[in-house]
Amino acid sequence: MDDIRFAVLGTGGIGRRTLEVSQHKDGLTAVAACDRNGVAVDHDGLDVDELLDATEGNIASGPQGGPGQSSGDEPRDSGPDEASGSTPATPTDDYASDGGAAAVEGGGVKQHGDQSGIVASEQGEPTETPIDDIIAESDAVDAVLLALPNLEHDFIPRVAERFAEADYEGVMIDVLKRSRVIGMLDDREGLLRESGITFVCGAGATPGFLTGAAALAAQSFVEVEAVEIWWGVGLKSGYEDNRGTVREDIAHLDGYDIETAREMSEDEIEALIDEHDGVLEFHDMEHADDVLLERAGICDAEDVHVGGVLDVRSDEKPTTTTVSVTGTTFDGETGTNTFELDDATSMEANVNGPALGYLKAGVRNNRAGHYGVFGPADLMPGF
Ligand SMILES: NC(=O)c1ccc[n+]([C@@H]2O[C@H](COP(=O)([O-])OP(=O)(O)OC[C@H]3O[C@@H](n4cnc5c(N)ncnc54)[C@H](O)[C@@H]3O)[C@@H](O)[C@H]2O)c1
Repeated sequence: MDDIRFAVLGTGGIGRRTLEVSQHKDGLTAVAACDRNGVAVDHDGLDVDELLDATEGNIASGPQGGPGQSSGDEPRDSGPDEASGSTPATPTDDYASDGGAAAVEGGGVKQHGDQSGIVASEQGEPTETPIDDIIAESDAVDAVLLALPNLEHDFIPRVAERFAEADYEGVMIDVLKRSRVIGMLDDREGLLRESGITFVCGAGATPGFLTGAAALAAQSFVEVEAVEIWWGVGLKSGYEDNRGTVREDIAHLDGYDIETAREMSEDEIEALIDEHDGVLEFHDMEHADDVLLERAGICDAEDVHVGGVLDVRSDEKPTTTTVSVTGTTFDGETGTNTFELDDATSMEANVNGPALGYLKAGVRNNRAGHYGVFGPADLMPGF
C-alpha cells in the first residue's frame, strides 16, 4: 500500500484539493491530472506544488478558450436528461458536463492570460482529448479519482465505460452526489468487472464520509428506522473555486432542477444567492447516501433524508454537520446514534480526506481481486 500511483480527472475546486491533501497522506503519488483543456503526466510524480500554484484562482471550470471547447471528451448522444425529460446540450456546449458557466462571456473560467487551468502549469499540455490522454497512460496508474462535474448525469458512468473499454485494470473513484447515477454505474458493473476495475462511487463527504458514518452508527441496531444527514458548509474563501459544486447544489432547491441549474448564467446564480443573503438551505436532497445505504442492506432508501445549509459569505459553518441513525437494538431498545463533525473541519477536508481514504480501500480490494461497483457503506462493517 505504499506505492499507489493515481490520476485526477478534473482539477477544479475538488480536484486541486485532492492533489493537495494527497501530499499529507503516505504512499500516494499523483502521476497524472487533467481538466477540460489540458493534461499533465509524469510517471515519476507530478510536481504538485507547481501545479497548484499555476492553477491557483485559475481552474478552468468553464468552457471558454482553449482547445477543449468542442472536445472529444464531452458526453455525446446521452439521450434525454432524466431530471427534466429534455435533451441535454450538444457536445459543443461544453457546459453539458459542468454547468452553464458558458452562458455569460467570461463567466466561470478563471485564467492567467491565455492560459486557462492546467495548461498554465509548466507541466501541462493543451489537449482536445484530456480523458483519452489519461486513458492512454492508465497502464501505469493504480487509481483514478474523478473530480468531474456531474450536471450531465451519465457523464461519469460513460467515463468509467471508456476506461473499461480500454481494458484499464485498477481503481476508479468518484465524489458524485446524485442517487440516480449509482444505478447507471451498476448497469455497467459487468463491463467494469471484466476489465478488472474496482469502482468506488459516491465517496466524497455526503455521500461518502457520512454514508460510511451512518453504516457504522447502524451497527448498534438490528433494525434501522431513519438516517438523517444534516450538513453545514461555509465557503466564503472557497466560493470562487467551488462554483461547480454550488451550481450543482442549486439544482436541489425548490423550483430548480438539473436542467435549469445547468443553464443559469453566473449573474443569475449571483442574483439567487443575493436573494438568500448568501445562505442556501436544502431539504430532501437527492443525495446518493440513500441508495448507497440501501444497496449495503442498512435501511430502505426512503428512510434516508439529506439536507443542509450552504453559506457562501462566511467561512464559519452555518450549522454543525451531523448524521443521526435511529434504530432498534436486539434487546428492544430504541436509540439514536449521532456522529458529528467538528465545525473546524472544512468541506474540502471532509471530501478529500475520505475520498483518498476510500481510494486506498479501493486499491486494497482491487489488489485482492475484488472488482465491480462498491459504495462507501460496502467498505464498512456489514449489516
Ligand atoms: N460528494 C461530496 O461530498 C461532494 C462535495 C463537493 C463537490 N462534489 C462534486 O465534485 C464534483 C467537482 O466539483 P468542483 O467544485 O471541483 O467542480 P469545478 O467546476 O470546480 O471543477 C470541474 C473540473 O472538471 C474539469 N472538466 C469539466 N469537463 C471536463 C471534461 N469533459 N474533460 C476533462 N475535464 C473536465 C474542469 O476543467 C474542472 O477542472 C462535482 O460533481 C461536485 O458535485 C461532491
